[in-house]
Parts: sequence; C-alpha cells; structure tokens
Amino acid sequence: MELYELKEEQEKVILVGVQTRENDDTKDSLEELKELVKTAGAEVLGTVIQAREAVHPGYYVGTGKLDEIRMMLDGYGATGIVCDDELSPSQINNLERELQCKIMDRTMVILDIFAARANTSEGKIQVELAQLRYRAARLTGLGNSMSRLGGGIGTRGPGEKKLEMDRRLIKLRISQLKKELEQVKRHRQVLREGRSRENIMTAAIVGYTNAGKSTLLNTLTDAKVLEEDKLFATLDPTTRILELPGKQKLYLTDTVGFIRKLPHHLIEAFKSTLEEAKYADFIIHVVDISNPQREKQMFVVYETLQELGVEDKKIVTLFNKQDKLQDAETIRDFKADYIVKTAIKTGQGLEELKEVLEKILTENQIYLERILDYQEAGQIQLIRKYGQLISEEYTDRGIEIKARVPQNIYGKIGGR
Ligand SMILES: Nc1nc2c(ncn2[C@@H]2O[C@H](COP(=O)(O)OP(=O)(O)OP(=O)(O)O)[C@@H](O)[C@H]2O)c(=O)[nH]1
Ligand SMILES: [Mg+2]
Repeated sequence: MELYELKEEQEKVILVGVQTRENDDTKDSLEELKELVKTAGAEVLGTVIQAREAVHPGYYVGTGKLDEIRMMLDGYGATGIVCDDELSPSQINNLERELQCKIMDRTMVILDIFAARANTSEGKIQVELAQLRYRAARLTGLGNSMSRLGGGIGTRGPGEKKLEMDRRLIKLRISQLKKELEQVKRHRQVLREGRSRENIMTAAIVGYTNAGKSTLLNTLTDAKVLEEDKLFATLDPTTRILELPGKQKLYLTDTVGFIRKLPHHLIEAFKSTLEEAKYADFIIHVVDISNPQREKQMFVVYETLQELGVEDKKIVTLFNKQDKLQDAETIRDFKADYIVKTAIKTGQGLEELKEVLEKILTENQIYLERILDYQEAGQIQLIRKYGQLISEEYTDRGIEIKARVPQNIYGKIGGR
C-alpha cells in the first residue's frame, strides 16, 4: 500500500495558446511547450488554440472558449491546463474558479525544469530566487494552483517547501538569496579575472536549448558535461581550455540554453550565469539547423543576447546537425562574422572551426620580430607561454625571435 502512495501521480494536462497578430506562431510555440511539459514529467492530452485580437485580461482565453476547455477536461480526464504565456494572478484565480483544475503557465513549467536540473549551489540559489519572485507576485488571494503542494509539475524544486511561507518570510528569503548570489557573482568575477591575467581569450558557446552546445565543448575538450536530447540539460556554465593545432589556447564556456519567452524572473536570477557571454571575448553560436524553427530560434538568441547587453562581439555561427538536415533551405537573416557547417556529433566541420578560431586568435595578436639581449631571456618565457612562437634563434647578438603575442604581452616586452 505505502509503496503506491509514495509514487507521484502524473499530471495530465491540456495546453492552451492564444494566437494574436503579433504572436502568430502559436502552433510552433505550443509544440515546444509540449516538449517542455513532457520534460517536466507530465502528459499532454490535448491542445487548444484561440485566435483573438489580444489575450483576454481576465481569463487569458475568451469566455466562450472556456466551455470548450471545460468539456475537454472532463472528456479526457485531465488534471490541469498549461497556458503558453505567463498568467497574471487574477487570470490564475479566475481560470481556477471557472475550470476547477490546476492552472499552470509556461513560466511555471520552465521554472520546474530548471528546479529539477539545478545541481550546484549556484544553480539552486538562482532557481529558488526565480521561483520565489514569480510566486511572491502571485500569492495574493492564494489560488489553489499556487498553494497546493505535492506531485506533478509547478511545485517541484528548491522552492517547494516555501510555497506556503507568508510574504514577510518570502521577502526575507529573497534578500538572503540575493546576498548569496552576490558572493557567487564575485567568485565568477575572480575566475574571469584569473583567466584574463593568463592572457588567454574566452569564447562563450551560446544557442537555443538542445542545439549541441555541450556536445561541442565535450568534443573539443574533455569536459564531460551532460549532453542530452532534452531541453535545458545544462544550467551551470562550464569552462575548459582548448589547445588548437597551432598551439594557441582558448577558453571555452558552455552556457545555459535560451528559449522563446524565457521567463523574465529567470533571466534576472540567472544573470550571473548568463553574463558569461557578456564577458567573453567572442561568441560561438550553435544552431540546430535541422530544426524547422531554426530561424525563429536564432532570432530568440539574438534578442536574448541583446537583453544581456552582449553587442559588438564577433560571432562564429555553427549550422549544426548537418547530418540530420533534410532540406537545403538557406537562412536569410543572421548575424555572423564566420559560418561553419558542422555535425559536431560526427566530427564534421570541426577542423574548419578550429581554423576559424585560430584565425580569430591570430587577428588579436601582434606580430613581433625582435632581438632580445641574453639578459632579457626571461621575456622569452613570457612569449613562449602566452604567444605563438614562430622561430627562435640564438646568435651572437642575442636571441632572435619571431612570434605572435597578445597585445598586453607586447606591452610588457616593450613595443619596440
Ligand atoms: N544528429 C545530431 N545530433 C547532435 C549533434 N550535435 C549534438 N547532437 C545531439 O543533440 C542533443 C542536444 O545536445 P546538447 O549538447 O546537450 O545540447 P545543448 O545545446 O547543450 O542543450 P542544453 O544544455 O539543453 O541547452 C544531444 O542528444 C546530442 O547528442 C549533431 O551534429 N548531429
Ligand atoms: Mg548543454
């Protein structure tokens, strides 16, 4: 008996989306929501789309549509609905009263996946902060969907027990988490400063969720980051060093994936993680070119980067998963200084990618040709360590070197 009681009951839901003139790709967005809901561990029983001028301020959908949803809930035996946009507190309360079932939205599902995925203290702090902020704004009136504990989606994770805390406690907890996050932020900054002192450039790997970012990092280095055919497999940034064939070195940072309608609270809470892209020297943008939604996904990545203040950085765009590509449609609007067609999983295009990376590193180096006095031999060490030595010859006049070095090393050697 007890065994059965321990087992979580699987949520069975109906997805609801509103199509407006501005947001006319509701069908694709719902396809993605379906993946998200499945990733969160629930079952999707049906889908409802309503075309309207705008989202209904009180009920999300029009009241006529509510009858249809009510019939579907009964007919399919669903336990709740998931709306494709973030719901306001009053929409949640109204829908709950009208439909008498659990009301969820896209944000709750994404927060839920993040909660299940977070496994470092940094990730956990960020998720809890995002969850508490989202819920704090919705605790007024205490709808059942918000206060109900237990199995199913929308209730999991570090913030789970906190659901029933009163406002005062939530406020306290939020400020405590913010302090912890400050520390994490400082720690990240120290790591970054360490890397820049080493005179090694950093590239941030960004892209839509499931594009192949972690696979790239794992293939090029031996990072052993979890790569999965799931949304948001990676939450925490991992940095590894890559040594290129020409002996140049580059730091690569794998980051959390982007998605359309990425909840604002998550962006806020995950700023220190997402900001890795902001502090990188350049960007590697991985695109799943086999996904029919590739163009929209690329656009979402540009938008998110802009929101994070990442502008004017060189972008290397990888059109990845070439092995899965069926059609040969060309992409029209993209931002890229370099494009490489890859199938990271099979190794296709990786040599070319490395050449591009070397080119970027080389462009950022200054050519040096000098005779160093034997007393200045210590400088040779610097050049060997941070630069790319082309030749080194011992003559009676001193050490004749030819090399490419980072700008700041050039400064240290004395730009003669
Ligand atoms: N067919 C094919 N699959 C690939 C390729 N590259 C990566 N994948 C697969 O795509 C899935 C997602 O890869 P990940 O590296 O986890 O993707 P990610 O961008 O890190 O995703 P998140 O961490 O969720 O944002 C995995 O199942 C990979 O094996 C490729 O070139 N071809
Ligand atoms: Mg990943």
